[in-house]
Amino acid sequence: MKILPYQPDQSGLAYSVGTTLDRFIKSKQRDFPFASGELSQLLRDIALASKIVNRETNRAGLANIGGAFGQTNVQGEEQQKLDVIANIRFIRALSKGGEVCAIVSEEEDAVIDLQNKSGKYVIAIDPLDGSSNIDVNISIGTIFSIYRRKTPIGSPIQEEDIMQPGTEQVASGYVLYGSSTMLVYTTGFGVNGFTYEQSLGEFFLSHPNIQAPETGSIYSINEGTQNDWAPEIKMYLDACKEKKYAARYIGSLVADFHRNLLKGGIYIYPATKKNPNGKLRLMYEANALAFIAEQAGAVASDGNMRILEIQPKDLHQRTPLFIGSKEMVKEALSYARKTATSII
Ligand SMILES: O=P(O)(O)OC[C@H]1O[C@](O)(COP(=O)(O)O)[C@@H](O)[C@@H]1O
Ligand SMILES: [Mg+2]
Ligand SMILES: [Mg+2]
Repeated sequence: MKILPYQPDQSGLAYSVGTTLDRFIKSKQRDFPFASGELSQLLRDIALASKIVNRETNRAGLANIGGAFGQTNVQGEEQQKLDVIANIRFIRALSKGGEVCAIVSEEEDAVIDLQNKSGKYVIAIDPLDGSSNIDVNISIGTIFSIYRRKTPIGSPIQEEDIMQPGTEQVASGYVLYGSSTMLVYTTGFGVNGFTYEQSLGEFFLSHPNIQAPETGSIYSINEGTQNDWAPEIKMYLDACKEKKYAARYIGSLVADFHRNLLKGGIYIYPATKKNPNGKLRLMYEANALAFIAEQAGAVASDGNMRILEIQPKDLHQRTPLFIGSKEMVKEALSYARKTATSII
């Protein structure tokens, strides 16, 4: 009986399809001998739900799932049907997956207790980000933050399990439903991006070890609110225009963040008269992207402090957000200091 060592094919006839998300998660789990696989399973559950939501977004125009749902959420925003569908899909997948004990969702007033006696993780999620862009076929996303519960597994969910600062995240990420669908996440050991190969139903590693450029020439801000901006924001934006930076604003946080993460740039959603604490939510938008940003060498601030160090007080609390390339955010924040000293 002949036994030969495996020789990878050299013919080039069958190109390698690459590393699937599943294999990547497995390979990373091997790096942590004490890892029990629950976080890996949770990431798989998120990937599954995002495949389903991807299918729904792709056919939103056909299947009568575009448009408003006819209800408002706790933020007072009109819910889109796809907001509700994505919320149902992620909550169902996470509940069936068995790794999660509690969920904080943009679309839910209260914490959802999954009454899962073995669930170790708490997840905060923006099921559908960029809702205003759903019906006009512009990139939208999903954003998630994962924490380990603080109280014993199986015991009643406590405030301390939920109200954790971003520094306590064990993983975070986003899904971008754009010209291609991508899943980008970190577990605190770098940032990796996976592209969805629809025909195979698999995410494949396409952006290993993402590093954000230290600086860039793109700024993203809704200039329609500029009459509400503090003087330092105006001064920084004038400086950007002076330097002929490009203005790019999609109006979907995930998409604006993703572009700037890869190309270099800054996204700012400042405090405005309409939103004195900014518009974006700390627990299921800012924290997740801040963890990704920092893991890729970029930064995220509320204008005064690291987003990740903010102690949450309210499930749906908002925060101003300055996020992106290190040098650009540093410069933007320096204007606040300049105006402060000029005012004194
Ligand atoms: O229309 P505005 O005020 O510029 O706000 C746009 C921002 O609001 C959001 O749509 C808020 O997120 P949701 O769509 O999840 O509510 C962000 O994605 C986006 O960056
Ligand atoms: Mg959002
Ligand atoms: Mg949303």
